[in-house]
Amino acid sequence: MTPGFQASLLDVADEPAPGGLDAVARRPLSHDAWVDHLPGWFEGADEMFAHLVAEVPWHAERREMYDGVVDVPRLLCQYAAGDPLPHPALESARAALSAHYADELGEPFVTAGLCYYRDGRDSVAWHGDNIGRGRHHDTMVAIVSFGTPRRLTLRPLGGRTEAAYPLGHGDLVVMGGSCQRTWEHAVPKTARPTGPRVSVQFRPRNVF
Ligand SMILES: O=C(O)CCC(=O)C(=O)O
Ligand SMILES: [Fe+2]
Repeated sequence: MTPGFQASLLDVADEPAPGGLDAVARRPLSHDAWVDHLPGWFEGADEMFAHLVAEVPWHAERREMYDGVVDVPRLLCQYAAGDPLPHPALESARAALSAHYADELGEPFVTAGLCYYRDGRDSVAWHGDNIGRGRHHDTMVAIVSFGTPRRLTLRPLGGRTEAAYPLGHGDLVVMGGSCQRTWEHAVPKTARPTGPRVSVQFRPRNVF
């Protein structure tokens, strides 16, 4: 078992697999943005979490900020369109999401961005995934979470936090409509003792 994360005893025997999407619940936000939420979408989340922590070639990144070059506070691994994903159940998940949202999205999810939040000091600051298509057009970003729950917070551009989702083990959240250009999202740092979390983000072509 991965240190720092207490696997759920009921779940250890299950093969990782996404469940159905019928129970997804949509919350409309202002500016024609919305968030879909489905807690516990994945079965076998313990095994998937352990697999991703161990098998993904995680790397640290450094980025230029206003005040110099700083460490990105999480580990990363990006899978481009056509790259084999690190677990077959993630391929099934992406196909299931592409089928479920086909009419509304008009194109499939093709890339997968993986983030590894080692503890509560790892985070992602307020931003929209608005490089590329998300800057001017509606799009979707689907996130599946494994490991220790972390809060995904959302605010209208530059405003106050108006929505928060506890991204738990195996949970699905999909941000859609204008969400990437009219709202921002973040996974804030927390001072509480916090175990590791892996986030898998599926995006259509040309959304970053
Ligand atoms: O950790 C998450 O689920 C969100 C990550 C995120 O917003 C991003 O990588 O663009
Ligand atoms: Fe994001």
